[in-house]
Amino acid sequence: MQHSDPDDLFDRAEMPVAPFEFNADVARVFPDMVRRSVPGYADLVALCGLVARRVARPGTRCYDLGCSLGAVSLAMLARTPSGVGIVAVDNARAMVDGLARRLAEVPGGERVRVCCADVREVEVADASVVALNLTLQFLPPQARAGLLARIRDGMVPGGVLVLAEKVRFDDAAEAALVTALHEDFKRANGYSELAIAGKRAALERVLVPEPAAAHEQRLREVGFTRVTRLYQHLNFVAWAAWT
Ligand SMILES: Nc1ncnc2c1ncn2[C@@H]1O[C@H](C[S@+](CC[C@H]([NH3+])C(=O)[O-])CC(=O)[O-])[C@@H](O)[C@H]1O
Ligand SMILES: O=C(O)C(=O)Cc1ccccc1
Repeated sequence: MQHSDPDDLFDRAEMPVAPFEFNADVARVFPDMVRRSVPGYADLVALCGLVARRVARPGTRCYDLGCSLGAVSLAMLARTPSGVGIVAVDNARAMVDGLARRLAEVPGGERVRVCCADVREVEVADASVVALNLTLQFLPPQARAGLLARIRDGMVPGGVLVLAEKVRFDDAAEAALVTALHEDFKRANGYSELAIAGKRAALERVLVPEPAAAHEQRLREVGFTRVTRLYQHLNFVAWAAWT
């Protein structure tokens, strides 16, 4: 577990709350924030490592798009042979700088190329594994198919995209129950009512979830041949999409 300051960013939130952004304050508390906010986060990271171990081949690359502090990149590094390159991309400078510092301390860390860039502008090539672990949800919905198509075009035959997203439920009763359970998860992890409400307001229109079925349809429409739902914990779902 990477070092983290405790996440108290919304403990004293005053309405109206500013739109959420991945700034230096978020980077400073991110490991604590994501562990306490995303049910199954550690499983999602481990899953990306397991897929990389099974699918990545020397001479190909693994991509961690929207890498944050690089938990998925580190999992891929630990599970792949030296001939596999890893490309970690994030447009938050504080996240990228934090990952670069971490990699300097990790044996083999030089296998990871860290790029501060928008994932929509990064070339994907010779990719056997691509991870979009809780990243696509922060792109405008209208930009998502184009990114997925470019990823698909940059992947080798037999490659796998691991997509993990917070999903929306169109059935009102289902949405109410799962949202309540997610907030119970946050309460159980020590967040106050004020912090839960403040984070919810900050994420409004910044994190835009879609129904699971919409993700599955889009993955097929951009050309992935098989789409398998690998994991779900409350309103967080992960798929493997094959080229
Ligand atoms: N257009 C963009 N271009 C590049 N980066 C972006 C963009 N939009 C958002 N980001 C970056 O995507 C990441 C989303 S967090 C991913 C967790 C990570 N995958 C993990 O496995 O720990 C999800 C979460 O915190 O819930 C942030 O670091 C943003 O800066
Ligand atoms: O979906 C939520 O309610 C979250 O809190 C997810 C999250 C986790 C870390 C940074 C931004 C959003």
